[in-house]
Amino acid sequence: MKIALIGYGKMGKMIEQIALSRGHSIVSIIDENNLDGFDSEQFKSADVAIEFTTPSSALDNFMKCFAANVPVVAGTTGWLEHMSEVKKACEDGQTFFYASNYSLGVNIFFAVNKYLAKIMNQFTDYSVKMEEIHHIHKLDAPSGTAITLAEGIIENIDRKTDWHLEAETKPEDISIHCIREGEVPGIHEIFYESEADIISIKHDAKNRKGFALGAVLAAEFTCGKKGFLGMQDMLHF
Ligand SMILES: NC(=O)C1=CN([C@@H]2O[C@H](COP(=O)(O)OP(=O)(O)OC[C@H]3O[C@@H](n4cnc5c(N)ncnc54)[C@H](OP(=O)(O)O)[C@@H]3O)[C@@H](O)[C@H]2O)C=CC1
Ligand SMILES: O=C(O)C1=N[C@H](C(=O)O)C[C@H](O)C1
Repeated sequence: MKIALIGYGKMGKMIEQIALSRGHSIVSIIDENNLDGFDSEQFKSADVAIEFTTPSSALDNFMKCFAANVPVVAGTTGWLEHMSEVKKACEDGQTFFYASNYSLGVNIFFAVNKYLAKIMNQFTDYSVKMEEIHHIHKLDAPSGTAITLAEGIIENIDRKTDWHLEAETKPEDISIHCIREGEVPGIHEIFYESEADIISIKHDAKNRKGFALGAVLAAEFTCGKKGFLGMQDMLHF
């Protein structure tokens, strides 16, 4: 598979290593200093572009990929207010895969989160809140993963209808507490608390390898497909 990398930071570099080890070639690398790379023949020849950049640059990058008819596997978080534009492009024939978190472990955690929320729906004495911890360089809060976890709870707990950052919550909201500390790759924990006890579930990423491998697997899955795709299309559990 011929891969274009958009963003060559912590994730872009790790994705490059894993993609090469799986026999793929990197035909183009585009970052903030090399944006005219989108016009190159190498970029246009890619089977797929893997995009890990910044919340403010992601949509523009997706649109440049669509203009060149290159399918996109998107990892950048913090741009979801533009999702309708991306879905419209997919209805018009483009291909786009998005996951707030590509790691297998986190996707198992997403399933456990929904299962626990379904049980907790009937136990109204329990409050629910979330904490996420990431490195100090992270630009968005809450994390994309925290948003997906909150959506999984809202789908299953009738007394919760929305999420907000800790300081802004109402009783019907899930409160998300965001901590930025050192070089933490990513920790997410959900707490259910009653007068009697606390039940919590936690995912703690030891490094970024899981995210990067998942993104390469998603790129392999995306090749030859059309439309809007996500982890639910690739993983069946
Ligand atoms: N979905 C998932 O599984 C995961 C998602 N993420 C998300 O991925 C994103 C990137 O993370 P990470 O690699 O750690 O971040 P880094 O800051 O390490 O890397 C970002 C890269 O994007 C480049 N960049 C900045 N602006 C542009 C632009 N306009 N066009 C192209 N490239 C640009 C930067 O270039 P320069 O250095 O020159 O500024 C840098 O190379 C974040 O949104 C993060 O939340 C992270 C891990 C997992
Ligand atoms: O910025 C990061 O580093 C991460 N971002 C993703 C998110 O916002 O959920 C995934 C992971 O937690 C690491």
